[in-house]
Amino acid sequence: MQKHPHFRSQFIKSCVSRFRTEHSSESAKSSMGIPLADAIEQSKRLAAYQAVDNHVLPEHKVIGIGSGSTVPYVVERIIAQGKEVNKGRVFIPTGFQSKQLIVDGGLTLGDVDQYPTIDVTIDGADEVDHALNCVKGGGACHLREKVLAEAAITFVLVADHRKNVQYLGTNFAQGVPIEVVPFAYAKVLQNLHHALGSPKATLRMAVKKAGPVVSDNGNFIIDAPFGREHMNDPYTIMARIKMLTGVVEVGLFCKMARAAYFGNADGSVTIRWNDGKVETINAEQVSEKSN
Ligand SMILES: O=C[C@H](O)[C@H](O)[C@H](O)COP(=O)(O)O
Repeated sequence: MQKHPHFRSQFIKSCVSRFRTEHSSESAKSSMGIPLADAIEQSKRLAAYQAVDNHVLPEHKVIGIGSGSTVPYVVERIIAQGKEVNKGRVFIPTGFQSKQLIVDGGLTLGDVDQYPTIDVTIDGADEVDHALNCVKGGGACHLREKVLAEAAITFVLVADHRKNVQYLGTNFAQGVPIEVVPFAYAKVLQNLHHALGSPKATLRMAVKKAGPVVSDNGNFIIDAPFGREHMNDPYTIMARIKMLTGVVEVGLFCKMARAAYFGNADGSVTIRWNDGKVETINAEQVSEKSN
């Protein structure tokens, strides 16, 4: 693998900081006896590597890079394909974080207004259901992510096994991220509480700043939890939320992905395809390809 020391330190930092917020107990162990921290990171890495190996081919010249703590492994694997193949490519970010990953990795940066058709976009997910609907926006990037998902000929999700669920809202309980223009947030909240069936919807507040989270687009984010009756049919609730005046984008991506890759605790990778096929690549095959 080529060396990009600054890039490596950046993506490791990004993984570690996200990781700390996800795991309060650093000493917790997985069922395989591996510290939970390492096991989850390994699952993310395996899913990302396998997805890149299967979908980012030498003929692909315009590549969308998603956001979150799994995506640095995607970029790492793409860099490992070598300078020769990457010099003819342009990479489109979904936000500030992925832009940094692209630049720090020595890759060529582009934007979706220059490249409205993308060969392949690979992105993380907060949760993915049995029909490849997913929740995105845990990092407030879902507006740009959805544009790049739509622009992509092939859109692929990568995640660890905790995100692989039958119904959305199973593990990711904070709710559906909704990007809203700031002045409309109170009205959108009122509509979510009283008209759309999400009485616990809240404005997302920043952690190291007083006040709300502000997205890369200058907007606010509402997190709206919905019950199973809505999550059985995510497209319908997504469309209803999107119709609220002031809503810019909803973090429900319905049947957009060609495939979702999940790294498992035992080192295998499960691939769910949009035709309903489910495939598991065992640990030996995965690690052969990943080392
Ligand atoms: O806004 C953030 C994005 O939708 C992320 O792709 C999503 O939150 C998943 O992130 P992670 O890979 O860190 O679980």
